[in-house]
Amino acid sequence: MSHIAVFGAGSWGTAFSTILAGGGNDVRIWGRRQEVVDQINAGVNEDYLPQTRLSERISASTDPEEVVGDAEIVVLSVPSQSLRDNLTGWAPLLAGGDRVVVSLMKGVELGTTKRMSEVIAEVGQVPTERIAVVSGPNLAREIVQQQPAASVVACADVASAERVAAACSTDYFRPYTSADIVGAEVGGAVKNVIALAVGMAEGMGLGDNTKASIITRGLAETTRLGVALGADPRTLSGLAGVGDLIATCMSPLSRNHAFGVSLGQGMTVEQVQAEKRQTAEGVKSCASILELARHHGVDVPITEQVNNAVNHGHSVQNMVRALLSRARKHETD
Ligand SMILES: NC(=O)c1ccc[n+]([C@@H]2O[C@H](COP(=O)([O-])OP(=O)(O)OC[C@H]3O[C@@H](n4cnc5c(N)ncnc54)[C@H](O)[C@@H]3O)[C@@H](O)[C@H]2O)c1
Ligand SMILES: O=P(O)(O)OC[C@H](O)CO
Repeated sequence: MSHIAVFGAGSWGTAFSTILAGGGNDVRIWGRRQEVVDQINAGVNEDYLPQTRLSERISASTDPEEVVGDAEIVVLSVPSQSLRDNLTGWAPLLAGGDRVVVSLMKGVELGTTKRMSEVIAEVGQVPTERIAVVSGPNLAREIVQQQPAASVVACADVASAERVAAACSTDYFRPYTSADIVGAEVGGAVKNVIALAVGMAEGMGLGDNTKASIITRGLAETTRLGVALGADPRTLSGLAGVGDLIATCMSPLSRNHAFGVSLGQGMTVEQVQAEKRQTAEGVKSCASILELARHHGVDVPITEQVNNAVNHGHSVQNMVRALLSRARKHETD
C-alpha cells in the first residue's frame, strides 16, 4: 500500500481516486474549494459525482503540501488551460525524489501549443522519465460504477509506467503500459474536438452515417498529427486513440459530445458555457490543436471547422458545407 496525491477534485480526479483506492492505495485529493473538500472527507462529491459513495481510503485538503506529503505518485487532473498557473505553485513539491507525476488531462495549451506533459516538464521541472500519462476510454460516471474498462499508462521510462499501472490496477480497471506519451496525449486531446463535431451533427438531427464518417476521418487527422509529432500510429489505433474516440463521440456522458449537441441545436458557445459547469476541453483546445497542426504542416479539416464554429461564429450548417465541398482526395493520403 502506498500514498498517492491527486490534484483536482472534479469528476475525473475523484473517479480516478476511486480506482487508486480500489488498488489498495491511500489517496489524498487537493481541492480548490473548501466545500468540495469537506464533502470528500464526508465520503461524497455531490457536485461532480452525485450518488457515489467514496472509499474510506480517500481524504481531501486544500493544502497542497499536506496532500503531497510522502506521496510516491502525484496525479494532476485540473483543466488543461489552468495547469501552468497551478503548477507554478506546486513545482517545489514535485521536483526531486523519484516521485512519478501523472497527467490525466486531455488538452493542448493555448498560446504555447504544448502538451500537458511538456508543461509539467517545463514548469514543474520534472524529468521526462518521471512523467506519465493515463488516457483511454474512461468516462468518469461509468468508472465510479465500476464498469469494466481499460486504459493506457504511457511513460518514456518502462519502470515508471509499470509503477503507475500497478497502482491503478483493479478487478474492473485494466491499464496497459506504453512508451508513447505523444500518441497518448494527441489521441486524448484531439478526440475531444472530434466529439464536438459529432455532437454538432447529432444536434442538427443527422444520423449514424454522418457520425461514423466524422469519427473515421477524425481518426485520420488525429493519426496524421500524432505521426508528425513523433507518435507511433499504433497508439492511435489503440485505447488512447480509437478507443477513447469511440467512447467520447458516442456517449451522452461525454461533456464534449454534449457541448456539441447543444451547439448543433442552435445554442451559442456562451449559452452552452453558462449552462454547463464541467470542463469540455475541446472548446479551448480546438484552437491550440489547429495552431499546432498548421505549425507542422498537417491538414486537420474537422478541427479547423470546429474552431470556426466555436471561435469564429460560423454556423454548424456552414461547417457541414465546408467539409463536404473540399477537393476530392485519396482516402489514405
Ligand atoms: N470526466 C471524465 O470522464 C474524464 C475522463 C478522462 C480524462 N478527463 C480529463 O481530466 C481533466 C480534468 O477533467 P474533469 O473531468 O475532472 O473536469 P471537471 O470540470 O469535472 O473538474 C475540474 C476540476 O478542476 C477545478 N478547477 C477548475 N478551474 C481550476 C483552476 N483554474 N485551477 C485549479 N482547479 C480548477 C474544478 O473546481 C474541478 O475540481 C480534463 O483534462 C479532462 O479532459 C476527464
Ligand atoms: O466528458 P469528456 O468529453 O471530457 O470525456 C471524458 C473522457 O475523456 C472519456 O474518456
